[in-house]
Parts: sequence; structure tokens; C-alpha cells
Amino acid sequence: MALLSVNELSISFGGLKAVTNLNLELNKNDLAGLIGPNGAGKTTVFNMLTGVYLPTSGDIKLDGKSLVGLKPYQINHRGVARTFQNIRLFGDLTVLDNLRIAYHSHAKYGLLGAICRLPGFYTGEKEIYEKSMDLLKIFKLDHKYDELANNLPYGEQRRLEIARAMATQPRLLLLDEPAAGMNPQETRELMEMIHWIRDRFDLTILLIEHDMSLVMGVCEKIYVLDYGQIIAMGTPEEIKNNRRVIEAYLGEEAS
Ligand SMILES: Nc1ncnc2c1ncn2[C@@H]1O[C@H](COP(=O)(O)OP(=O)(O)OP(=O)(O)O)[C@@H](O)[C@H]1O
Repeated sequence: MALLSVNELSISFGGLKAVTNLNLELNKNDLAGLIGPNGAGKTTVFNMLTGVYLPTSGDIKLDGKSLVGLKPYQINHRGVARTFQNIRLFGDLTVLDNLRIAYHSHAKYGLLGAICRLPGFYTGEKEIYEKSMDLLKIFKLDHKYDELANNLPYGEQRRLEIARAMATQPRLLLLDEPAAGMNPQETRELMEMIHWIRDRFDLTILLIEHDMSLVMGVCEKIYVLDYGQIIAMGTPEEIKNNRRVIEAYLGEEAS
């Protein structure tokens, strides 16, 4: 069974059909891309997958169970995490605390345990600290654990956002333009990191990206969206040579 199965998904804003009859399927461990010209509807798809927008029609199933109508935090608890096009970190908190907060959303001790400082609270806190530091190491941010997130260079803020999403222990990770604003060296390192976390954490990843070298280099399967509709799906090689895809992008450049 597919991990994620999107069936005839549509959404309209007033008279504007932003996404129409979208079908998409991801198997466990897929590393897939969602590309398309500006305004094609990519972020809107992510917003529907994560419960930010309620679809007008259609269904989204994770492991065969519908996510439609669930709140974003409920969808996160089912195993879906995301990053945003515009970085959304807690800028005035340290790098470590940004991760701790994400781990706390899944902490095993309750409010009473925290207020009364029950033994479970201390073991829980220690575990969260250790797991947070482990994740920071993976994302090469451990030496910056005490810095305020706002003070990190842009590329590191992007990595911290992915690390924070990983702290919610997702099965499906949605990355919205993870390489935006990165230089070529940072982009190359990010590509390797995305591959590595997919394998290490047994993840399924769907990413939106305008940087074609990243999409073609890292994704094994690519969906192309244009005017809210999927116009092509295939391997990077198939997508590169697809006439409809070339036209969609050339149309954008010509306008
Ligand atoms: N909340 C909303 N209200 C009204 N229109 C919206 C809303 N969200 C998205 N749209 C519209 O839906 C369409 C798709 O937007 P979306 O941001 O999903 O595109 P995108 O492919 O992610 O674009 P980009 O690559 O530029 O980020 C656009 O016409 C946008 O204006």
C-alpha cells in the first residue's frame, strides 16, 4: 500500500481553482519532487497535505487513513512534518531550544509530570536533550547549539528548520524550497543531507524546489504542476525531455 495517496484533490479560493483533481502517490522511502512554474499551486498542495487548508474536494490518505479535516498538529502526530518557504524558526530562542520545543510536542510525560517534577520529567528532559544534540550533529549545527536562531547564517537557518521538522519524528517529510537562498556549495551539501536522512531515518520525502540541479540530482520521481494540474510525472530524465513540461517553463520565461 502507498504511504501517501492523494486522490482527485481540489481547492478553490473564491472563483480561482488553485488545484484541480490532483492525484499523487508516494511509496515508503520515495524521494520525490513537486515542481512547476510560479503560482502553479505547489505550496497550496503542501497546505492541504498538512491541514492548513481544507480541500474543496478529494481525499488524502496516509497509510490508508484519511487526513482530511484533521488539524495541523493532528496530522503532525500522524507522522507528517514540513518546512516552510519562508523560514519560521523561533528566532529569539537558541538553536537547541528550537529543537527541544519540537520534541516536547511528542514528550511522554504530561503537564502534571512537568509541574510536579516527577521522575519521568527528568528522564524525559535528558532524553530530549540527547536526541536534540544528536540531530544537531547530523545537521552540522551542534557547535552552534547556544546561538540564537536569528543569528545563524541563512543556510544554517534552513538546516535548522529541517532538523526541527525531524524532531517531530515524521514518516513523511515535506520540504518547501529547502535550498532557497543557499549558495551552490550549501545546496550540494543539502542534497547529500537529504539523501542521507531519507536512508538513516527510513523517511519518505516530497520536496518543492525551483533549483533544478537539486531536483534533478536528488529526486527519483518528479511531479510537475501547472495551473493547479499535474501535467507530467516521471523520472528526472523523463521530465527533462517532456514536451509539456518544457512548454510550461518556457511559457513562464517568455512572459
Ligand atoms: N489563501 C489563499 N487565498 C487566495 N488565493 C490563494 C491562497 N493561497 C494560494 N492562493 C492562490 O493559489 C495559486 C497557487 O499558489 P501557490 O502559492 O500554491 O503557488 P506555488 O506553485 O507554490 O508558487 P511559488 O512557486 O511562486 O511559490 C496562486 O494563484 C495563489 O495566489
